Amino acid sequence: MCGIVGFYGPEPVAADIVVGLTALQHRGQDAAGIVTFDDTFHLCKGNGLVNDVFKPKHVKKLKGNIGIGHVRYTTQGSNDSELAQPFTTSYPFGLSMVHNGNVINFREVAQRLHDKYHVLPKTSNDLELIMYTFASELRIKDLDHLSVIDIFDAVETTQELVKGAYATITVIAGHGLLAFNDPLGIRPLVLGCRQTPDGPVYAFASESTCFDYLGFEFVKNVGPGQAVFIDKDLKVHYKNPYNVPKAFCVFEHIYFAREDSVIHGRLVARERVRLGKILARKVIEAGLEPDMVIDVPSSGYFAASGLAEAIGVPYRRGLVKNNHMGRSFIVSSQAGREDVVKKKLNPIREFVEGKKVAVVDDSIVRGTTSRRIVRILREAGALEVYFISSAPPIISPCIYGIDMAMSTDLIAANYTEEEICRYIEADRVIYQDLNDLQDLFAEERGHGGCFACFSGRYPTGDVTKYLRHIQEERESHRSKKDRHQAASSVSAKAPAPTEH
Ligand SMILES: O=P(O)(O)OC[C@H]1O[C@H](OP(=O)(O)OP(=O)(O)O)[C@H](O)[C@@H]1O
Ligand SMILES: NC(=O)CC[C@H](N)C(=O)O
Ligand SMILES: [Mg+2]
Repeated sequence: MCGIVGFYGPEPVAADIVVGLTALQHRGQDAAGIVTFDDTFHLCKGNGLVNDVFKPKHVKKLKGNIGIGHVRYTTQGSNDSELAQPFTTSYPFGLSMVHNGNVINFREVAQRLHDKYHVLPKTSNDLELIMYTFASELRIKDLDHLSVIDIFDAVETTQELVKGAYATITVIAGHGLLAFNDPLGIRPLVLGCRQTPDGPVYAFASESTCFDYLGFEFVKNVGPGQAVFIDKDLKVHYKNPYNVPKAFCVFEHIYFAREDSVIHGRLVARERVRLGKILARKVIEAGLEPDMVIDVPSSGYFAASGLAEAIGVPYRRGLVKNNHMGRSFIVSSQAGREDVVKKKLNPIREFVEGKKVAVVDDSIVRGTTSRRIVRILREAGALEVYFISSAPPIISPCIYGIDMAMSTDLIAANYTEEEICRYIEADRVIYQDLNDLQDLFAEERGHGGCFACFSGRYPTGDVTKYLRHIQEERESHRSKKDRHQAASSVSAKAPAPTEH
């Protein structure tokens, strides 16, 4: 799940891009990149966090009043710095693009580019496939008299040809800034505006939290199949398809997005509190009577507070997070994820000792975090540990931009709840009910959700062959160590009957 931003206005944009990307750091920790344009493209990208990649001397060189930025969480291709986004191509006009998501028919798109347009992408990052498809469709227009209709027409053909999830932002050199979303609007993208004495500055961003930092007003969501183009005169043009099906990724609300972002009219923090509150029914039905509710920082907090409120049990912060550690789940190797989890969280013995503790996390994906948490809580003297997930069991791979493409990695795809409970050594595991989750994200605001990782029903139709292609692609980029670990992890997780 990457983070993307794009700015266009009367003043230099590089500093704003850096602030925007910093606010989106939670969406990608592998690499970061910025492209600006004045009379040529200026590019700075590399592996690492925003603070590591962009030093003041780099930002100084990123000249221009238009630009885009990206933080990467790899879901296609390798982690090499060459694959960091943005990518640029010089024809037509000079295009530079960033995207968040994952192209699922990447083999077909690459074949078509080769056969029809004789294009060979430089890397295996799926962004190049979107960019060259768009570029190829644009270059058949009358380039001497390029109109907004031509641009939207090229977008529409790109949306027909490229399947999967993609929220994109593109600089079209000398013409303007373009954003478009995949036909189902799987990934979030918002448009904002800040007034200056010299005129408006427009910005696109994955999440609205960027606008809070930069003093922008929210203008609109870039929804399913939509495109927005800001032209040279800073005039905004919209392409709005009607009656399109929608499938926004619900996992954004559960884990990915920041709590202070508003996505499709819903504040993420509030939805997480609601997720916690509706878990109360299952906790009560299970006959659990915890002495306290604690969260797994960071993303478990709001659900934990909601659950505590609903069952009338005190909430405490029972685990402290080392603020210098990033997110564990989006680290690209299992060894790396385990290392982060180990260094990240520490229990407060005095709070949990002798207590029956309900510990709430947003999700159990591979089981890396939950297993460690239960263990350290017991070592800190907890009497009983109930592990509660505000997401339902994740039983199917995500092919739309979350790096969980292998069902062998997903603990709930391979084991029952009792087996998982034994594996993580908890006294009880409780998952959110899928029906409850679906009710919460029902179409009340005119937006359906993608629940594929919980239900196995993929909104882009029959994906059988794409699932295979994506698994093969991910497998080819795993390190030897990780392949070995993945192969042994399935059998290692097979839990022997244990007593507590
Ligand atoms: O079952 P697992 O494979 O361990 O994955 C799930 C865990 O990973 C995430 O935490 P992460 O550390 O990425 O981020 P956070 O600080 O936002 O909670 C998520 O919040 C869960 O804690
Ligand atoms: N998570 C994402 O959005 C990843 C974008 C793209 N597939 C990449 O790997 O760079
Ligand atoms: Mg977490």
